Amino acid sequence: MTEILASIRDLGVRYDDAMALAGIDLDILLGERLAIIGESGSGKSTLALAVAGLLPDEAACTGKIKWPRLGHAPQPGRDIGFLFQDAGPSFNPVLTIGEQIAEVARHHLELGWGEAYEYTLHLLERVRMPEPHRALHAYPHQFSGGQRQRLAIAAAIAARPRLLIADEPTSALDTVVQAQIIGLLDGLIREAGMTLLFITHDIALASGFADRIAVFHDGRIVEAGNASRVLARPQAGYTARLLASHIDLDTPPLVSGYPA
Ligand SMILES: Nc1ncnc2c1ncn2[C@@H]1O[C@H](COP(=O)(O)OP(=O)(O)OP(=O)(O)O)[C@@H](O)[C@H]1O
Ligand code: NI
Repeated sequence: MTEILASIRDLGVRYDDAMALAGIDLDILLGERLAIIGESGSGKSTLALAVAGLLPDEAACTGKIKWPRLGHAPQPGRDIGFLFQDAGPSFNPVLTIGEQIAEVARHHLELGWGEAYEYTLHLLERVRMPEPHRALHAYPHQFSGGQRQRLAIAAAIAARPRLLIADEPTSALDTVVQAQIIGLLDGLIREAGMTLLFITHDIALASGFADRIAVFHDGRIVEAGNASRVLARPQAGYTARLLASHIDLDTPPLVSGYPA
């Protein structure tokens, strides 16, 4: 039997006067890779924030998210790791990479500084950072976008979270680097047996990487199911049109009449 990590029931999120999510029922299964796909503004990032308990103050949230396996509300950073499109803002520019990642390890794993540095070095090796010793003592601006994303992955998995939420983690990178980062994530998730909630507007990426896909449109789930089934035999007309158009969902329509 498949175990449930999080069960989301009738989740709704409203920002001021705009509804961002409504009537969301979704289970996140332990150990699965669940891709959330949908156009810009469909509510994907809002779902990620709601799951993480990190919605901004102006958001009003209804419904329930239960964590039967944890038995308590997840602690962001410890039970849930995050990865965003742009790793830049998540690092403090005036602290070294080592100081920042070691602090995560120190705080969540209760390590002393020495142990935390050693552990950080090991993490930098695991994310295949070139010259990990040097990286430990370098500052965020000294790295390329792809390298910063590797560092962000190291920071996100430092506390050994059960769930990794990745919100468009590669969409700011060129195709070659994107493939490297996906390959890296793939290996790390396997090794650690982590659960992945993966948000993307790139159907091709989702299809190669996800066990299940949930399709969002206008704050609602249009359909959800096994990735190969959704792609081969979409049940919703909306999904079928998305697949037929087979374009990157972030690309503005070139011609009028693009399926609404
Ligand atoms: N802090 C906020 N305050 C007010 N409205 C917001 C806020 N964050 C998001 N929204 C609105 O909620 C809706 C859903 O936004 P959300 O960021 O979840 O979509 P998304 O699917 O992640 O889009 P994208 O692909 O562009 O990242 C949008 O209409 C957006 O404008
Ligand atoms: Ni988003």
